[in-house]
Amino acid sequence: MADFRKILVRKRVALVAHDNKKTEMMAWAEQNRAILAQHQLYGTGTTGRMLEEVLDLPVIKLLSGPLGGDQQLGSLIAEGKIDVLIFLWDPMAAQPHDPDVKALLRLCVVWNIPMACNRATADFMLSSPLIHEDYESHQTDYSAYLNRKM
Ligand SMILES: O=C(CO)COP(=O)(O)O
Repeated sequence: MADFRKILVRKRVALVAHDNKKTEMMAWAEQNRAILAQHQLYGTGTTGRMLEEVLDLPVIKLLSGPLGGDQQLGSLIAEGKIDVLIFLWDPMAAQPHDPDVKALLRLCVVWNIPMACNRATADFMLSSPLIHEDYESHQTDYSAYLNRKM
């Protein structure tokens, strides 16, 4: 029998889309508004502003990606302050801030943060029960790395 006493966890969900992917991101976000409304949303500058308009929900907006927004997000991830990243990055266009994009993707792997880079993965993520559960992804043990002998 389902346990209705289970507490729904409000996740910190970061949403980012490159320019050619913004239409897709807005359409996806609108479709998933009911679930997104249950979480705390973050976004890089332009993506965040557009999401606020489309969803009529509050979004914590960082700087625009090329101006440091990806790095701000990476910093929040390293500090354990983001639970999920949905990043529709553009595989067909070079970005002026490509090193920042790579750094953000890398930090998600370093800190075991669920990261969706296309709509299908984003759908799988939002439909997972884990989106509402206490899932400690930011628990990677780096003691061996930190204690290594130089
Ligand atoms: O460039 C981005 C991510 O790399 C996104 O930035 P904006 O949301 O400001 O367009």
